[in-house]
Amino acid sequence: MKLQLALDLVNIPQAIELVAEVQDSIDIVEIGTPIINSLGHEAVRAMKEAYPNLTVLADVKIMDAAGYEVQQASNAGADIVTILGAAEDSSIRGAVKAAKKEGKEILVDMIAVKDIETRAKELDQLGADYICVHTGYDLQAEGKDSFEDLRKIKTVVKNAKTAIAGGIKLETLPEVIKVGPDLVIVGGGITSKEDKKSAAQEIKALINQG
Ligand SMILES: O=C([C@H](O)CO)[C@H](O)[C@H](O)COP(=O)(O)O
Repeated sequence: MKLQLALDLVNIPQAIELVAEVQDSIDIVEIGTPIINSLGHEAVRAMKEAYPNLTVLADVKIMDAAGYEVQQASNAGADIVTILGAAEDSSIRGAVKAAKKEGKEILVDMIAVKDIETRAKELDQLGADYICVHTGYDLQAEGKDSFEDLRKIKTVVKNAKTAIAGGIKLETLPEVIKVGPDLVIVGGGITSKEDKKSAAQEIKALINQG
């Protein structure tokens, strides 16, 4: 089980400084959608330049023009690029093809997908590298989580790795670990803490035990 740190509400220097504190505990660093929307792929480029040995995920949440978008993120240094599970099959195929050509991976974000099992099965067949259940900020604010969705996709996904994101913190991690995703994505559970290094270490230790 790997740990991905999601960076959403920081600027580029803050993101680079934050990773310096926690890099020993994380496997993947995500440049989050809010950062990319405001600062563009420059944030991805700067992170990869600062940490060439760290796997960088660009959370571009692609919905269309997938081959082109994956290429752009890959050119900036992304190792993993995200597309929405709600995108057309032809977009998913385009993303997978472009990523394969560059030796990169695709993470499909299931945010807002209603029939999660059917779509996860399809995405698995379409060649997704990761299928990620995700409770976004707006539903987190309503007290929702993705634990049940993770259980559901684990029963149907045969080829892809499974992942979970959205409001995960040390306190809720044991429930996640029980279900056994390949990747756990944590943002605020680390970045909102005073001592980010210790928070990341504690989360990583729990994951390693699981
Ligand atoms: O993808 C995310 C969200 O949609 C904002 O772009 C977050 O990176 C993801 O939810 C993980 O962050 P936390 O919920 O703070 O753990």
